[in-house]
Amino acid sequence: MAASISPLRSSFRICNGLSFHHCRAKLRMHRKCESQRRHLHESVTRHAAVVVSGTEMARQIHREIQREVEELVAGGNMRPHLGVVLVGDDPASHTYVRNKTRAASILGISSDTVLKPSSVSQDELLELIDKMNRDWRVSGLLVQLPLPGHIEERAVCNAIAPEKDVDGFHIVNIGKLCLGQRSMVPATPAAVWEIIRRAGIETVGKNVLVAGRSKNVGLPIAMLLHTDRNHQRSGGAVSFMYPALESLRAYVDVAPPRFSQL
Ligand SMILES: Nc1nc2c(c(=O)[nH]1)N[C@@H](CN(C=O)c1ccc(C(=O)N[C@@H](CCC(=O)O)C(=O)O)cc1)CN2
Repeated sequence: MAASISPLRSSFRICNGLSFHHCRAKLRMHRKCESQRRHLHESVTRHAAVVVSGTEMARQIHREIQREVEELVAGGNMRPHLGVVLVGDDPASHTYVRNKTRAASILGISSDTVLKPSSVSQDELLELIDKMNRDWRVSGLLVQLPLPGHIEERAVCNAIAPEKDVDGFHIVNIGKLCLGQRSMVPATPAAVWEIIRRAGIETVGKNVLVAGRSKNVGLPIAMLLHTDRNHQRSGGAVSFMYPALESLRAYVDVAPPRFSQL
């Protein structure tokens, strides 16, 4: 089906389901920007693949954060402290929390984990969060997900003080992220953004294909790329989210050549 339509047209058709007139307007704008961009960047962007050493980048980031933390403390500030709430005995959740508190410790950030049984009531959990919100010793706070079925995850995420919400799951932080304002950004999207930034990959004016659309990963990544943290995208570039891994081939096949995959 896609083979009979020009790639550019079909990509617009798939991405947004807009009216034909709207599509044509976007298409015209896109073509104009395409020719400008081609003129300026063709040799750089066309098939540029950037190989990144994750290990080296992680080491560098560790060093920077360790230094920042020590400077903060040397300046008379309290050592940052991470409060973690872990409900139930899901082994994966315990592993994730262990890794997070270990990482905190390496960075010079102290932490403590409050364990609660899976029978904990929502009210008790909200009370605990409220107490930790008001505890001046706790600078950042997270509740490991998933939670047992009888607890409403959104209520818990929204109970965390937005300024302590290191996961960036509070509705205020999500809203700010969508508006391109400074906010707490969920960890995996923040990491992806940091890799792109540190690798010097220019995303302004580019079309980007985001593989996945989960609310804690794909969606925030698309939002970060949409605003580029500074400005709204221009030049008709679109961030895609696609629903299933099997469709990736179809999207890449119909996508214009300057699509990047994440
Ligand atoms: N409070 C939170 N709870 C949960 C979060 C979170 O960010 N905050 N995320 C997940 C669990 N999790 C961290 O806690 C987490 C899970 C998976 C990954 C990840 O990068 N997965 C990779 C695969 C990694 C692998 O090779 O195993 C991927 O999906 O591509 C990061 C973080 C739910 N709970």
